[in-house]
Amino acid sequence: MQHIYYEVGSLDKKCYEKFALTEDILMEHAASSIARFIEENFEKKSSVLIVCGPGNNGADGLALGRLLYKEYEVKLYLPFGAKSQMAKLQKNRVELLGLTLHEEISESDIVVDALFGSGLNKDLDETSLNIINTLNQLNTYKIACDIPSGINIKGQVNQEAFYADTTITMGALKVALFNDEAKDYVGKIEVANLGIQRSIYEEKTNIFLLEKEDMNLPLRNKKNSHKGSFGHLNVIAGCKKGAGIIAAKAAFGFGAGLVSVVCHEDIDLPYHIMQTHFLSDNCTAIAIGMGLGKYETEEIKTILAKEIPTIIDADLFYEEIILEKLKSDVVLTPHPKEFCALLKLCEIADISVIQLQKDRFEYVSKFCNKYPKVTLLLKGANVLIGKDKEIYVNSFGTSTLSKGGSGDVLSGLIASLLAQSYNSLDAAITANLAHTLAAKNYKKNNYSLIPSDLVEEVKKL
Ligand SMILES: NC(=O)C1=CN([C@@H]2O[C@H](COP(=O)(O)OP(=O)(O)OC[C@H]3O[C@@H](n4cnc5c(N)ncnc54)[C@H](OP(=O)(O)O)[C@@H]3O)[C@@H](O)[C@H]2O)[C@@H](O)CC1
Ligand SMILES: [K+]
Repeated sequence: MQHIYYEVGSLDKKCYEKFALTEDILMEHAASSIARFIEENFEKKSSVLIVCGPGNNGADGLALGRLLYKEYEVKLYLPFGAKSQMAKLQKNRVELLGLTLHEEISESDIVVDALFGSGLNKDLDETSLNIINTLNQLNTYKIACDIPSGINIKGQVNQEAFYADTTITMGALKVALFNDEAKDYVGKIEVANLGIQRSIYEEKTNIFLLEKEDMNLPLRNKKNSHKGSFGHLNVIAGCKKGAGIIAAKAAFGFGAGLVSVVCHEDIDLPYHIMQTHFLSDNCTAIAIGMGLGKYETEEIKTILAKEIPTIIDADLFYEEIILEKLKSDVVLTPHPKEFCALLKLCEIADISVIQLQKDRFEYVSKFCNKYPKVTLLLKGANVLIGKDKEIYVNSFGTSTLSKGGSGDVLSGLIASLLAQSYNSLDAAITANLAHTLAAKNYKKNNYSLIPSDLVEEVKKL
């Protein structure tokens, strides 16, 4: 997994104070990394429009122009002139080279957005907004320097932002790039080394970007085993029984030795899934909440009181009876609307989904600080998995998954791993990676996935 930071100013400061690097050196590396990307991906003589803002993001752009000059057709556009000291220095350098500044935006093979970076500190004025809208309409390859202009350091897009094909971010990964609102704008993300290796530049953090290698599938290594070796999951089915059945099927496909659906009425189940009216004696994990609807409160209380690994989803996030369970090691998988209800129930915040989506990291932190034993998986374009002080980000999410039933598959996958004795955090991480990577591997068009397709893809991982 890779490290993610709320800000990198303190890491830059370390470079100056501890390693005697200067701002100029860091900036030269920032610009060189974009130059290298262009040289590796585009033919010489291609035209490169670089839109430079008044601060150091613009200064990066000016330095890039200097590096590409002569080999590429460089068009520098500085709509606000150069205001920061570094921007003035870089502007002087390009002028000494004989590079002339352009007065307007024109079609080019590549556009580099170096308008605003980490210094975006207010709403975009009309001029900036017009520039960003015009750039977005160009039919060219788009590169954002550090962060697409219009996205603030929290990852919020309050008006509009630059739609990048690639973002080359300076020094280290930032939270701003992984808020859901930023997802459509950042494109592919690359990290530029600023003069020392990333492992030296970076410090300890408690936010991590998950990678495929972090997925620890429940592959069976022991030859001497039997079905009981892989646990017995009980899925509690409520009024919308389909949800529980989807979860049960996914859990079975992900390695649980036995799966039973707990339901009072007789239901049609595949032959390999059992039905029971009450919790099984040898139950090793419980999945509850999906499609539950109105269920007998006392019965839910009894189930939740069991000291058996449990995943809670959906309807239960609206019910006070789960509050006691939050003091224990349990997995919760709310989508944003359910998480807002939960935050209210827990008296942490009374906010709308829109407010939550603007500050997903903050509310996950608040919740996990209050309930450090809980593993919280907040669904979204980038899933956040929080446990105590740590947050893990899964950026493999795709709109292919935006369907009824996808969440039930995820609950089933997590529950399956809980039944197979994974700890809560490992179960949430591996199941969520499996869920998103399976969706990514699905070959048909991105609107057609149904839960059984997803389970089939999980089986092929
Ligand atoms: N630190 C380092 O060592 C390194 C830093 N590096 C680079 O520096 C970047 C950060 O530079 P930065 O701090 O100068 O901020 P930046 O993003 O250029 O914006 C500030 C300017 O924009 C203006 N402005 C802001 N919002 C606005 C708005 N809505 N509408 C209009 N104007 C607005 C703001 O105006 P002011 O607030 O002064 O009125 C100010 O003039 C960082 O992203 C990375 O690319 C790399 O080279 C690596 C080494
Ligand atoms: K930018």
